[in-house]
Amino acid sequence: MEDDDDVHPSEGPGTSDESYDCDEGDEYDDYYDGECDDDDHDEGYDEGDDGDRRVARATTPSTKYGGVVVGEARQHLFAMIFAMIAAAYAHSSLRGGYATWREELSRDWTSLTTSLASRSSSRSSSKAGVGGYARTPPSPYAAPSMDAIPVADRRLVLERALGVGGVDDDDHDHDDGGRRATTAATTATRGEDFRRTRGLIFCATPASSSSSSSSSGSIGMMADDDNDYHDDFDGLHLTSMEFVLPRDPGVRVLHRHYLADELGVDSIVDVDGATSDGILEEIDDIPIVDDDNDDRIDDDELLERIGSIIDSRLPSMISSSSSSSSRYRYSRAGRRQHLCLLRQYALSGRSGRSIRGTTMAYDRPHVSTYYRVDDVRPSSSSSSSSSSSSSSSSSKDHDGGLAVISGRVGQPNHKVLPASLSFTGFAAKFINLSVNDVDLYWDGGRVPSGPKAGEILTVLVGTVRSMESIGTSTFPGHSFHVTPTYDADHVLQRWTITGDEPILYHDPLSDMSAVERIREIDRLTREGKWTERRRFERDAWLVDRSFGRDYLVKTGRAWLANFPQPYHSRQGGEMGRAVVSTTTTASDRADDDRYYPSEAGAKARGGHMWPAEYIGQTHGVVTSNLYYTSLPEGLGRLTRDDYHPVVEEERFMEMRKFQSSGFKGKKVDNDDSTMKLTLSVLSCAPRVLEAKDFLSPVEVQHLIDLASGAKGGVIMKRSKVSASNINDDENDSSRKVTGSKADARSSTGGWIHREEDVIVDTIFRRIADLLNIDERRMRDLVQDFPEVDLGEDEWHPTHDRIVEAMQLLRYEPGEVYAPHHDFTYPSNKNRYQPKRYATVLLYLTGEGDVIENGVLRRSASLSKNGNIDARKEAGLQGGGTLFPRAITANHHDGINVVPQSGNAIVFYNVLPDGNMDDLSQHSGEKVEEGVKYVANVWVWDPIVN
Ligand SMILES: O=C(O)CCC(=O)C(=O)O
Ligand SMILES: [Fe+2]
Repeated sequence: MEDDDDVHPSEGPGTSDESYDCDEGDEYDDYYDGECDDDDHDEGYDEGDDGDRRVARATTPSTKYGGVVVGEARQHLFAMIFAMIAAAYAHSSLRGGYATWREELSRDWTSLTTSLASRSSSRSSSKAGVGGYARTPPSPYAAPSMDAIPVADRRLVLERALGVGGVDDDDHDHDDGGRRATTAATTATRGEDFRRTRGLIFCATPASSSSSSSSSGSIGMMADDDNDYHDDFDGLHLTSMEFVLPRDPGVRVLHRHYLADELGVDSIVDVDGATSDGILEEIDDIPIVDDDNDDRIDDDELLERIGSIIDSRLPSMISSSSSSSSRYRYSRAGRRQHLCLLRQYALSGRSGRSIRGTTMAYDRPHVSTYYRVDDVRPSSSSSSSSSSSSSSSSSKDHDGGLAVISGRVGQPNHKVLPASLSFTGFAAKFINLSVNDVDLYWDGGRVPSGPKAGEILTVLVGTVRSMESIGTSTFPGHSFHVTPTYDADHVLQRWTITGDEPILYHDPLSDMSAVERIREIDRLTREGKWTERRRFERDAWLVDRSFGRDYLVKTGRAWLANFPQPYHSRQGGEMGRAVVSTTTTASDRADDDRYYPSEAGAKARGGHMWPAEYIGQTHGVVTSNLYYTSLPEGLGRLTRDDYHPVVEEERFMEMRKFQSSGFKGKKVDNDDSTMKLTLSVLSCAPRVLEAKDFLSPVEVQHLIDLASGAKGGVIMKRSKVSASNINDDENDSSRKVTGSKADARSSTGGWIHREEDVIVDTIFRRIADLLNIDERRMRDLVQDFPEVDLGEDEWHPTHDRIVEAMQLLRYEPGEVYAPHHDFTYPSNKNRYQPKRYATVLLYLTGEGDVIENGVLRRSASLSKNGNIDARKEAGLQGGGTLFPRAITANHHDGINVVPQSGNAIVFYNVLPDGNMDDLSQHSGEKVEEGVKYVANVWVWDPIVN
């Protein structure tokens, strides 16, 4: 065996000064950064990579492992094997760390090669072909029938139906005298819902300034007075957070964000730079001293002058910077904040260099609050809470922990400490501040054995486009480097990862002095090689970096999202009402009131998030999407017409014949038309909740049949890592992590849309109920809009709807899914910052279960009637879903959810403040024996298109 030192090649340059330790002066200097570049990068900037290019890139490492003359297929196979090993290193959660893993690796070399060979051949026979992506297949056409509605009005109608509208609220000045077209109104409405600058306050509003000072920590002060949604943040542990940005580039970028929001355009780069910049210059020209009386202009006077500049400039800015003046929509609240921002800009020019603002950050509750006093049982009690059961290991994580906790509910007991975790991995984000695209490689160490033993593996993580980012899971000590995309041998920069610096910048000009940088950028600008657009894109990252520093200081967490960004949980603010069903004390659990009808008007518009205040907390859900207890004959795929409300109702009644509110004599409701589901909290940080018996045995078997090919339809392929392979958003290069790291995931998988199968459709509806979101948001919305060109087989999960197709996964013995995050990194240019915010994981096979001739036999039935020889048919062992970073008072290894057939878990990949939750990292642990089937459903927020 190699020793671990070999895993990390020598540390490269630029590892230490790229991240948080840059002072304001640096930021200011960075504003003028650029890079000499003859290519016109702005050409085709929005084109995005096409899939073919990515596929080609993903296979390029094969040349690195050449040397032996082999046929192309075999060469590719070698590449795959090495990439797999390397990626498995990179993402390995394996408890014993490298040493164990490498030991296993060399032991398993032969079987690995064999299994890859067979996979490779089966994959190459599939349509996607070698190197193809397991991207979600295009959706069958299915959406509410809107034929009768004029195309221009459809989106509006739909949004109104879905409750994302609100165009008629009177908080907005409609200065264009009614010229607003319907589509413009809709765009603006969507913009209002998802404006990136929402939640940013630069000046206290009149209403709030009287009640609290700027640093009081009160959420109330966050409200701008055209809404009062902040009440809904109660219980989300969001507290106000001040941030400080350098005057430049901060204000310019924020100014643009405001304008983009006001204009309803998708990105700050759509706001014409020249026109919006002029306003800052005019502000700079406001004299410090009044000409008439030599007095210093006071703030009010300054504000007034800025206001008149805005008033005189804005209409022309807007008409010149958007395609149609009908998009003009400048809200009073927006204008006020814009004014404040500009005022800060003007003041900072006189008195300092920073811009001060306020936003919200999630304050993670103390670990001692994760346990309820009234849950503490005498130690003789083996079951500690309602969520414990003999079949779920979650119980093991609860008991014991409770006993050590004392203190009042909601009052942190700081003597209780979080157990230190054995797992050290985390998410890292690489940001490319160069005007050139770069390729990011992981230096994977030496191959431990096999034909290439001793060779250093270099694994392409992906192409990081100029002014974009890429994310990956990593460990301290891992080494990465970037190269130009056209020359893999030219290392531009190398990093060795430490937990202190998870956000890494590739900035070619970071070594220059401030003066040099300014000169350089001036020169580039003069020569026309550096565009306004690039500058703003770069500045946007610098603003993000500034904010990220403050966020880190305030919260102790890395800022993995992009600032500014809309607070998605604002939509979850609806939860303020939904949460009535949550238990507060143990005795409340007996109270049926905690269940509420899912049809009740409190359906979140999106992004609802169940509280996870303490382990064992429960939330009740009532659903009318009952269990299937038998299957209808001849299930067809649904068509768009099947979603017409009348047809839908008919189908609903028809399906009732095959459904029940319980199974095997176990009724879960007295009412035959609804049934109850209970979500119980397994982990507070990250938020993981479990719903037992979410699926009936008939449904489980049906999904297994789909996954095993018994019913056709689902093509199972070797699984690929991460959403980046699925979400080929042309404008979102950040999602384009290539397939080369896919091999940390050795399961086989396939996709099924809800429209393809009536049972699956019902399961999606039930999932919507479980998440307290509107099922209609999970339908394909976009395909009703012919103006949206989806291309041949494009599939934009966040653009079409907030849910991806269901992903069915099958693991055989030895197969794993190494620790990873389900979230993805949206482009910094994406105004909506869509996120895969929730994961619903359905367990089809459970511990001890056997699949015999394709039929699931649950371990319970095995032991009851001994007619199956459990020794011949090894039941499922291992394969838990491990959250290795779950914070508890007493478990070093996080929380392991043991599969149990029919159960579901829900976990949130983002925090209530919209940042990614790094702690949501999880793995599919190694299957020791038997077969593990699971199904994933990923839910996004917000819907964008
Ligand atoms: O198999 C599991 O338990 C986890 C699967 C998973 O995390 C994923 O597919 O993203
Ligand atoms: Fe996952």
